[in-house]
Amino acid sequence: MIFRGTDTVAILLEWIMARMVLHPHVQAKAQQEIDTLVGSGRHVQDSDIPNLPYLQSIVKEALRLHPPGPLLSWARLAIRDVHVGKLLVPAGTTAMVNMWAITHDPSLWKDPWAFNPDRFLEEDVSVMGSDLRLAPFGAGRRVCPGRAMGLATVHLWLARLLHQFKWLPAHPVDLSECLRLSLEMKKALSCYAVRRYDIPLPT
Ligand code: HEM
Repeated sequence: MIFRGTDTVAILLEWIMARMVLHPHVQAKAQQEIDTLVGSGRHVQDSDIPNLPYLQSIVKEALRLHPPGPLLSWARLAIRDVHVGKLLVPAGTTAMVNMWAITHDPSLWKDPWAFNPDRFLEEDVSVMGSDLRLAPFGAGRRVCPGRAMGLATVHLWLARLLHQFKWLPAHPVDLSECLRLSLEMKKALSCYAVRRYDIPLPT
């Protein structure tokens, strides 16, 4: 439980920050949204997140392009012959759902390789498991039990990182992937953080 809840959150944040330095106009738009709501005199709070729709769209778009758990229902074994639609899955087959392939499928997503958070402002797609085009936490009985906590953590961290700092690449960003237990960046992200506001740390 602890492992599933820490590496996924950290890995997703690293992917998002990679996108922020690769797409400075997206970063600036998110900072403008946060500045308008929060200003420069206090830190972002959890209660601000529902009022930051563009920030939420960035997280959704990162979950679509870089799902930390790309294979769902990891290694389920068919214990008897079963039909899925017209397809026969023979007993003894190990099967899993390739969510990565679904979230990059051009028949489901316009311009699937583009990082475009605006797509989720145009269409509100849930990531919680009710829409199988984008189920980065799985769906059904084995859906991730920590998804609300994971999302809340990522939203708050991202909002605070963007509010406090402007992010610039220290080295060219390499988006190569590496599938371990989660889908990680093959080469660690390295960037500069330039302070935007000097807000005292909360006591
Ligand atoms: C952004 C963060 C997270 C992502 C992307 C994520 C993703 C996933 C995915 C894809 C699965 C597998 C679903 C399946 O096999 O169909 C899963 C399972 C699981 N997750 Fe998460 N997760 C995240 C955060 C968390 C957190 C914060 C916790 C705990 C506090 C957690 C605990 C678990 C556990 C215990 C399972 C196994 C559930 C089972 O097999 O019944 N996850 N998660």
